[in-house]
Amino acid sequence: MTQTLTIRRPDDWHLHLRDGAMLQAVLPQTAAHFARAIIMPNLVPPVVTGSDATAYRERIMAALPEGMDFTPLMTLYLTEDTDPEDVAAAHASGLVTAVKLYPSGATTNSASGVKDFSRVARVFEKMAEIGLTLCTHGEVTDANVDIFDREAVFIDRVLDPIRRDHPDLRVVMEHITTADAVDYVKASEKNLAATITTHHLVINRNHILAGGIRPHYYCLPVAKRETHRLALRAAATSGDPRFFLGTDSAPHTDANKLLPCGCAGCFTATNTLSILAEVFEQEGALDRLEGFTSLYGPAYYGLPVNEETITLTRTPPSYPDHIDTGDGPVTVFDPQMPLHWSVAG
Ligand SMILES: NC(=O)N[C@@H](CC(=O)O)C(=O)O
Ligand SMILES: [Zn+2]
Ligand SMILES: [Zn+2]
Repeated sequence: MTQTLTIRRPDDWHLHLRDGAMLQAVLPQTAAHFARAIIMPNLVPPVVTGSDATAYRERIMAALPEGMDFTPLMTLYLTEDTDPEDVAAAHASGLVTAVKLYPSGATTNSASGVKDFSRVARVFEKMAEIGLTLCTHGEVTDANVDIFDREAVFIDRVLDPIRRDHPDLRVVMEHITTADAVDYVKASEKNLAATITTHHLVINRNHILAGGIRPHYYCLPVAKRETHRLALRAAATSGDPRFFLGTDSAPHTDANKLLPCGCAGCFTATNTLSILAEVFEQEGALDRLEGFTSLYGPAYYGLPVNEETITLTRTPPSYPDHIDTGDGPVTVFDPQMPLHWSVAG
């Protein structure tokens, strides 16, 4: 039985670091294992302009503990008022790695997102021209569409039309949760990839609803039925470079999760690599873990892979069940299965 596994240092292609006391507390959890991460811009107010991203980047670097090495890859939050020239300048200066599309109302802090997609066509044109990636929260917000169908309907009604209108636009479907999304990515010839979270490889909708309601498993897009989880596991462990890791680690305090109307998000930064090693081992695909965590993301984004490595050892990991933040405790995602792999050192 394999006892150690050394892989190139991973990157996280979808991460929420928040701001202030929360940023201070969660950043070291990610920086302990990851070299880089795509930083989500859904702050209040959102990170919309190049100057917003510059300021946020500085706050992140100021929160990074001495001796830790971590590179935040910044994103801009797309609004109907986004200026294509501001986006182009932020890209040209090397400040931003992607632009993020939130359909208005789809998820946490998405009120400033897009309602009328025709109003952002000029931004898409510019992005296609300069080769800047669009990351999507892929759910429609139409109240008439069942929440479990919102990702599949987004592909048909929103994403596919955008990709037909802008065939050179590079897109990442983020945190995919359905077999429909897996199939859509596989059927595309170019300019499309998807991130998959740690938690969607582990939970299905029963975890949220069976035997009592469990807010810590509630995230968006909401976990779907088991067939979809299995499709995600197959895609993640297949070695297809169009699927790579974006944890979507999304910290909310327990006070904000455990409410009559609680926040969406699972906090997985602390134990993601132990969980992923378990999942890949269960699938007989430990040799493909490195591709998913460390190789395919940089390849899609046109960035170099990390030269440093990390070593996983077959030792049950120990980590706290929550982390303390200045805003209150944040519960670490519980995968409800024994874990056997730890990150060494
Ligand atoms: N995934 C989530 O459930 N929540 C994210 C937002 C998002 O990524 O959609 C958050 O910011 O809390
Ligand atoms: Zn999202
Ligand atoms: Zn997210």
